[in-house]
Amino acid sequence: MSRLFGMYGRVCASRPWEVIVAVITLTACFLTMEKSQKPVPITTTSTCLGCKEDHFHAADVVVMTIIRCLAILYSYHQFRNLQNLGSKYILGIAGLFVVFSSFVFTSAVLNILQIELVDLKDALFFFLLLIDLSKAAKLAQFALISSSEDEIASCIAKGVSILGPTITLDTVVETLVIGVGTLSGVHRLEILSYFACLSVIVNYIIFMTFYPACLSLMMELGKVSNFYGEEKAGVTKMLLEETEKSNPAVQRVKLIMSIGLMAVHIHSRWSVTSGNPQDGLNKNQTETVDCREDTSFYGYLMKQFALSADHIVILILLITLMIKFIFFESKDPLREHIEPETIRDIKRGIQRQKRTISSSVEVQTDVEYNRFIEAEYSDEQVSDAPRSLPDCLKIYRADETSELTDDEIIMLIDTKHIPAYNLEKAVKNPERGVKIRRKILENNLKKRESLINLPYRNYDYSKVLGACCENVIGYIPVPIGVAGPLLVDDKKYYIPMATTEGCLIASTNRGCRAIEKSGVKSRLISDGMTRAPVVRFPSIVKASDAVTWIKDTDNFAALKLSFDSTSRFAKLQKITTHIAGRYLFIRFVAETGDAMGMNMISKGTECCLHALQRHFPEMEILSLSGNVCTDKKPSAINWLQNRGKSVVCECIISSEVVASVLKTTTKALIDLNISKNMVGSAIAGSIGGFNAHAANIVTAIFIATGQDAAQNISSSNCMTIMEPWGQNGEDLYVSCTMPSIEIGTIGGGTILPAQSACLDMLGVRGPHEDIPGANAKQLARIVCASVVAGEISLMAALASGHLVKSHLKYNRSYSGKSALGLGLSCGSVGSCDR
Ligand SMILES: CC(C)(COP(=O)([O-])OP(=O)([O-])OC[C@H]1O[C@@H](n2cnc3c(N)ncnc32)[C@H](O)[C@@H]1OP(=O)([O-])[O-])[C@@H](O)C(=O)NCCC(=O)NCCSC(=O)C[C@@](C)(O)CC(=O)[O-]
Ligand SMILES: NC(=O)C1=CN([C@@H]2O[C@H](COP(=O)(O)OP(=O)(O)OC[C@H]3O[C@@H](n4cnc5c(N)ncnc54)[C@H](OP(=O)(O)O)[C@@H]3O)[C@@H](O)[C@H]2O)C=CC1
Repeated sequence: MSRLFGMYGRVCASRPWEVIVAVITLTACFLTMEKSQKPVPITTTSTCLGCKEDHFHAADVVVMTIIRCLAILYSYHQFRNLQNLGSKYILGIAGLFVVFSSFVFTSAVLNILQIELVDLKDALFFFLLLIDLSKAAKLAQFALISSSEDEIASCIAKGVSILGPTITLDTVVETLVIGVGTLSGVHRLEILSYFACLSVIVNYIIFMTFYPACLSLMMELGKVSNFYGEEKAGVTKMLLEETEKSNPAVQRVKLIMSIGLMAVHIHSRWSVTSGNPQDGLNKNQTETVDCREDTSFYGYLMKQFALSADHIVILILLITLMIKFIFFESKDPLREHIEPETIRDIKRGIQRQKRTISSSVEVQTDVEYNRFIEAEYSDEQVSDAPRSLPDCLKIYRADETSELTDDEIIMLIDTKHIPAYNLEKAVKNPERGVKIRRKILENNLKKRESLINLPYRNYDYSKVLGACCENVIGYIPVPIGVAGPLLVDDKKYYIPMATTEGCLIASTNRGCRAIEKSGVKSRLISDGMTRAPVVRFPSIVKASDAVTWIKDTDNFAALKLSFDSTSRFAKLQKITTHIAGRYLFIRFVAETGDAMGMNMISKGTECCLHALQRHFPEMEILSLSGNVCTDKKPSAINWLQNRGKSVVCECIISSEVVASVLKTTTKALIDLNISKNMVGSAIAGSIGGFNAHAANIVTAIFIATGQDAAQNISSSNCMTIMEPWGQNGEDLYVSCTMPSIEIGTIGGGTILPAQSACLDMLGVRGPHEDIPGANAKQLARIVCASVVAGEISLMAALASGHLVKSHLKYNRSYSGKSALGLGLSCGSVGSCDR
């Protein structure tokens, strides 16, 4: 049912002009229709036979007074609800719509029926009772949720699909219930009930046709995003979805009620019709009443009294409600009525929507948006003065930090009762902790608004704390792209790369394309993380004794036993020793399963050092890391003796592909590789840098997959070799040798959701199910193969002289257009265009 309404809503919203024109044309036709006979006036009074003046009936007055009071109360309630939904636009749209539809369209229908509404005085109160402003407002809110023109129809369709079934059932029930009024026997009530039924049905038709179309048009004409900011659509979206899901029990009751009422109607109408076929609306309209007994003095008094009481009651009610609405209603009922949890959810919704709308060109700047979010939806509690320090401490110690305001928490931090870096734990809400830390930081910054563009919401800090970061103030969104498919050992991979260097992914992608047919072959040569503590002995004799002791097979076995006991996966492979005077550097090498392994190996090494110290009590442990490891620093040892995964990859590219995809020749590439990657790097005294840009690819994949980014230093060690291939030597053979890729698929940043999603893309997330270490090894091979792709493409760009042109296009688009337009040619006197 809901889907049906949804489809219908989409049709109305996506063809607004057609629907509006059709409805207006029909209405105009109805209004101007030639009347075949003189219209019969509906009057809310009836003609008195005896006195020739408006007939007065006490029962009518009482009933009508009650209806008027109810109508006023109901309208009051409606306005309060609208205030809760909260916006002048919504109120305006809904109000206009209701007035328009209720009066204009109902009048049009009355015109077709050739009925003239002479006295709308009482009908007005019925209108008030029939109007449901909130439904119109809610549909408007759905429309306002749309962040781009494309979304308008979908949002309205969603609104119609949610509201449609409820409104349809409500209309049926309303018509039937009001229809009971036509059987009441109270003359004025009967006439108005007929009128009201008609109005309800007309309202329904307009709500389902004209209104969605109008909304759609308004949104399109009014530029979606402008509405968005003002309407806080995110808030309403969440509310709507929560509140509009129809309660099945209520729906069932309504259905049963409708059937019952239908039975009542059929029964009474059948009996009325069979009794007197003249009865009906027209009969009621022309009914005359003999009221001669009312001409008595008592009757006259009653009439005067009842009329004035009628007015007095309504007046008092109106004044009371106005005073209450203006002076005593809460100014921020939205907050009052929604649980803090819901507000938080709503805010998350806003952030999600913000991400969606940030793609829209029309949307306000990020700074403006963030200001809006900060100002409107900050978790700031009431701006009451903070409680006293002892009171706050009492609450804090009672473990009820959620009761404390941000300012009170800051007071506890300032007075050293809470360490600032422990905020998340103290408030037991990581996001709130981060938010408070930002506040403290902002107070200490020269430019307080510096943090506005640094996001912090909607991040799973539970995975960060105690694992990836301290003193957290948010997160940095880094764009991530994909290169590929890359064929590695006959399997296709799509490579996630997080980078801000335009052109890098385009280049790697071109490399992947160049090796698409032949693919890359990869082999893992060795796997072993290293840690090398520095220890000191009293003399070189003692130091060399230690070297001899460690080299002994049995002693190594004993050390390995200690080391291996510290982890299920870290397994000591070998120990190399490096002596320097009385200093000894002991390099532990261990496999660490699927983890990069620095924590694991450090733990095992520490255990071994303690075992060693038992044999050499004079040994002084200077540091667990003596830089011979070598971690996160350029060094020859990793290049020569490997660290982490040592991988080698090769591929062959045909001369045709070199020409068509890489726009160069094999000869030019080989020539460049020798001059640049070999000779050039040798002249520079490079260690492990015999490549064009391995670090680019390594770092982008490292960031995407949650590796320790600082380990790009050794991990990017690479020698790229290019050779001629094939019979004529016109095809290209390329290999990359990377001896120290420090990488893992478990531990560190790999556990964060976005990063593990990237690992998932490559099919290597987490620990390998059967062979510990297999995932990390595979990831290392993928990295090396991606480096091959990157190397080929950049070398080709350099060989063909395309580097600057391509970077201005992809890396500097803001000025690239003009630069490219000028062709980057050198001026006639030798100067280059800017
Ligand atoms: C962890 C600490 C700081 C503890 O240090 P601690 O002295 O035990 O901590 P404390 O509780 O006594 O607090 C002292 C101060 O530390 C700060 N502090 C204390 N805890 C926190 C926290 N949670 N968040 C933020 N700040 C903290 C804070 O400023 C605090 O002062 P307070 O504000 O309380 O007056 C210390 O043991 C330490 O610095 N460890 C070294 C860890 C490190 O540097 N890791 C880097 C990675 S290792 C690596 O990647 C490279 C490597 C090692 O392989 C390179 C190589 O080969 O050498
Ligand atoms: N301490 C240091 O000196 C340095 C630390 N780092 C940081 O260390 C972190 C990485 O350390 P790392 O040791 O890799 O990771 P972890 O510290 O997260 O250790 C890996 C954990 O995963 C468990 N595990 C489960 N399944 C497997 C599996 N299949 N293979 C391997 N381990 C498995 C290990 O079990 P078990 O407990 O049985 O071993 C271990 O507890 C990063 O955050 C990095 O930045 C970086 C450089 C230096």
